[in-house]
Amino acid sequence: MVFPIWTTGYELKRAYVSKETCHKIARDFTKGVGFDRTARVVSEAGRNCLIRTVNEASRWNIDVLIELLYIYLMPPANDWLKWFAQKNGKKMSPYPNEYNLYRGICKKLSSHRAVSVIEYQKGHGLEPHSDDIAGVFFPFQAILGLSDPSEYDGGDFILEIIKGDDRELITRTKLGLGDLLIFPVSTLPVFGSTGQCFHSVSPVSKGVRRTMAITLGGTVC
Ligand SMILES: O=C(O)CCC(=O)C(=O)O
Ligand SMILES: [Fe+2]
Repeated sequence: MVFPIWTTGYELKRAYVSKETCHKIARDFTKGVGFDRTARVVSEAGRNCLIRTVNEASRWNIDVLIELLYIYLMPPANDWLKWFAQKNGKKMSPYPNEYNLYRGICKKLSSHRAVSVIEYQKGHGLEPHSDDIAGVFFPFQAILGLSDPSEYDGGDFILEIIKGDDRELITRTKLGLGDLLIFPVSTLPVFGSTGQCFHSVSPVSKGVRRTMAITLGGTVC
């Protein structure tokens, strides 16, 4: 499996999450074990997907995955930072080389990374959005597929760039079990465009789709 990072052409060449771990996370989700908050995403269509915030990522070794993700994404994140600082005439300190240093900064600023598991049943999806991050901003997010694609229909992950009236589809994909998809958060120089990045999930028409959403910076609000 190859997981493209849409801004840079960097490629993550292996899945870090085994099918067994994904099954375990999904089982724990149904039991509510390892999570501290449950909410329904309310959409225009009414009550929508179920979202539980993870309180013990170490339970499934997700902490290790997050650290690997940080090490892998820190160089393109610093490329983004340079671009952003120049565009806005700001001086900004780079993301540190070591994950522990980065976590230290986040903790000092009371900015806790958000990891949640989301369950989509029939009719559930997510409208196009870019997640607002409270605290330390990190320009990439990741989604881990926790369901076998044969278990559900619909539920495509969609990434688009919107600039003024222009809407450009970047990818529309069905996540496999254990697939990790990395994508840019909001404003990024994606494929030379400076538009705003939005992601969404098309409605599930059959079965159940579960994913784990990972942010490396602050909490999603
Ligand atoms: O389930 C997905 O594929 C996307 C989840 C998402 O966009 C979110 O949690 O903000
Ligand atoms: Fe999102």
